[in-house]
Amino acid sequence: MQPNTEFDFADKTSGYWALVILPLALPTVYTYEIPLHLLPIATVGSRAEVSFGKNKKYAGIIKAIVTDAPTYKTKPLLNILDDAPLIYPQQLQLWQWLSDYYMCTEGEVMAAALPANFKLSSETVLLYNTDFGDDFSALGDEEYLIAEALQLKLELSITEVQQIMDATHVYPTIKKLIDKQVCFIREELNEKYKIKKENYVLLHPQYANEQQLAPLLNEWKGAHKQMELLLAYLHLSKTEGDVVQSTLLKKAQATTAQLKGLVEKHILVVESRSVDRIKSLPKDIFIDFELSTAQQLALAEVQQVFTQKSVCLLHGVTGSGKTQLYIKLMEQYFNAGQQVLYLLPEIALTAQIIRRLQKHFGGNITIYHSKFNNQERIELWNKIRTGEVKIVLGARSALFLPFKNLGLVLVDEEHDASYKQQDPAPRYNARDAAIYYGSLFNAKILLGSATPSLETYYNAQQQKYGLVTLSERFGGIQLPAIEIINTTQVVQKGKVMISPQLKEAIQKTVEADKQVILFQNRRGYNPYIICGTCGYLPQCTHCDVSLTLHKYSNKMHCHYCASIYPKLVTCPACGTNTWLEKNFGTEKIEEQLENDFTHFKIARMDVDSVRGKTAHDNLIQLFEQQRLDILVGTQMVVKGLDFDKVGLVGILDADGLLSFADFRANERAFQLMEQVSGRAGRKEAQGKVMIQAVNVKHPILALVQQHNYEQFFKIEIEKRKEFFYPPFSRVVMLTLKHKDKTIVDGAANRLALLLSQDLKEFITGPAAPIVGRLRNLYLMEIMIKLPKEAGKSGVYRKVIRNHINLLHSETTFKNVQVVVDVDPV
Ligand SMILES: Nc1ncnc2c1ncn2[C@@H]1O[C@H](COP(=O)(O)OP(=O)(O)OP(=O)(O)O)[C@@H](O)[C@H]1O
Ligand SMILES: [Zn+2]
Repeated sequence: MQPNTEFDFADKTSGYWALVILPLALPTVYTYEIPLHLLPIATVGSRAEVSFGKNKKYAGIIKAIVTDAPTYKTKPLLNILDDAPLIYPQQLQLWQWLSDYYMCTEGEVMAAALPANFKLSSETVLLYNTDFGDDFSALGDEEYLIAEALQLKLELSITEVQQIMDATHVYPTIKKLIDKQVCFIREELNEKYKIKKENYVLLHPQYANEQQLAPLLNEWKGAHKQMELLLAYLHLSKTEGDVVQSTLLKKAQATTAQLKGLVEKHILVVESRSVDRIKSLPKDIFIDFELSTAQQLALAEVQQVFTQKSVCLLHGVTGSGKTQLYIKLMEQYFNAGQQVLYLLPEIALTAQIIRRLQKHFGGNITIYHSKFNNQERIELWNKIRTGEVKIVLGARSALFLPFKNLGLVLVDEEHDASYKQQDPAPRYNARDAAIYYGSLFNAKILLGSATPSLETYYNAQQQKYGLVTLSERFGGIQLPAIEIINTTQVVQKGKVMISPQLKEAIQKTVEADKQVILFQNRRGYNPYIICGTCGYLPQCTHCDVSLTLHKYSNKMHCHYCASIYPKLVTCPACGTNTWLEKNFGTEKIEEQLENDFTHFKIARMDVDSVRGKTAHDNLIQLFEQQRLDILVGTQMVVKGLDFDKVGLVGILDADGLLSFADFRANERAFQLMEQVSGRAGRKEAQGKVMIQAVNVKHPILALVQQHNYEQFFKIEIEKRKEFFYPPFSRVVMLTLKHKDKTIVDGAANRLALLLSQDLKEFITGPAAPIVGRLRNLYLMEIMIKLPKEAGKSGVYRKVIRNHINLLHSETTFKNVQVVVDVDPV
């Protein structure tokens, strides 16, 4: 399937060929001949400029160099763009693994893995860097030509660059211009996130703790004005959290020179920050706390596990101090000169953790973020590649960084579904990929959670992973007491669900100078029905799963086995017809609270209320500083947040959580409720949680009430086994998409038929998903539950791939998109 025959370089042949990955969804790598003059600089892991197709050019990555002459004529490499490899062999291995396991192409992985500025193609558009200025003296002749044109037109396509230079091989010149920051590559994503920079003032890490400040203040030797400025700073940081330089100078009526004085004395630090980027903090480490006895024990156990196994699960209840344990462990690997990767489910949600870690690791911590601008990403990329950067904190895309000597990977909140990328390919789970990537370095991987995923806990039970348990909260505080409140009556009245009991508890909590978090799941758009008289939830007769009302069919569907039922008129449990469709959201609740509690400060945290990352972090800081009484939110309030003063947590609608319609429904419900409960009573005194439900007898509620993860696991794993779900099988979900409903239905049936030739007993469906049409495309799903036989998964994947290709070879179905999702969450 190799393109091309038009070149003939036979006279200058070097006898070497390069296998090149192109950043496209192509099924294979392509072979190019290495011309003699490029042979000395062609290295595996470097970018090469190649032509592809009629007249397209790409910067591809050299995956391998071979001496076996291909049986067909090949095009030559046009240029080598990098002096040193951009990536290490481990990354090439990771890419290959991801493309095999998640059934996508290496080109798709490459496109996801490389920062935009490393990706050049004929479609690339260059953007002039308006900060560059007018000084072109450092530019070569050709660079000068392009820079001038860019300055005038602000953006140029590669074709335009080719015309200006009157040359076809323009990539090396473009690369130099990017290196010199004359221009960037345009990427849609970055335009949306223009990162504003601001100067922030912070305490020097040596004064991170106020006790260290007292002697300094008592024996103040500097200018009086400086002391005033410092006091103003302390005041501001207490009341506002992050302190912006301009605000501080205004408040203190001080000058930049006075501030500079304090900076020179290493009392304050000024830092130019783009939202959550940490830059010029001193590279000192301050680990100024001791682990409790239980924590010390757990740490020792983890270390013991790591002498025998590379993966360990730390199952620690909420507030047990897992983060503190990570810190100690990170310090150890850092001191041994190894790199540490700290993965978080969503970077935007965890500005708090960043602040916590920054206190201890200062400038040694680096955050990596797919939303950073191009230049920042490249800078970081290179520092990680050379090993200069030792500790990286990031969401899933940080996995693609070119680590040099990775020693430790921490996967915090390992159960979190955000570790799975949904769209586009590669649809990978960063936790699982991290385990593979880590193994290439012989690194240790610590998975942490208060509510581990069933897969992980099962692996620990099977002794594939080590298991360390921390079952008490730090400071000996009891886990919160959980009360379950029957809200049938409230529901009947069709009111926003704040029961009188909860209302009273909110009142009392805030009056006692404590705070309240109220949680409402955001899947409100997904209506479900419940009997308003007896709380009966319609369930599938074949499965232990509640049914979902579909918008299009107006019928009830089971997503477990794909059965379809007519919409119920009469409740089979009590004979009434009082069905309620429930979907009130956080906004309505906020409004209700404002009516009920006119004197309390109330805020809402969900995707609508927090546009952008700063808004979110500001809200968290306001709450941290107790300038808010009540926070109402969606999943966002669940993720690993650590507040000192939360006395009460309310889960407004447990039925909503328990009616998710797939095999992970119970797992997700348990995790969410346990996690959100875990925000209560973390410091000082035991907290209280109120869970409102109509279906108060649901067994999951009792398990949450007892904080009994082990029992939950025992029950749930049995069901998974019975119905052959993960971790006993591996799910591959195929989603077919087409704008014509009949075509997509036809294609789904056809594909299911094809697949059943080889995989009959493993197929469920086809069935329409909850949302049967998305962006004008109709959807159909086929679920395949594959057995986990060693060595067989490659065969299964090939079979699936072949049948999809067969489907596409039929004229009627050739335009039906088939999305393959391995291990969907
Ligand atoms: N050894 C310690 N010394 C001082 N403070 C500690 C210690 N251990 C825990 N804490 C404090 O207790 C609180 C809870 O700890 P942490 O946030 O690490 O818990 P966690 O296990 O990560 O909880 P979650 O799973 O709910 O996120 C934090 O404020 C933390 O600073
Ligand atoms: Zn009923």
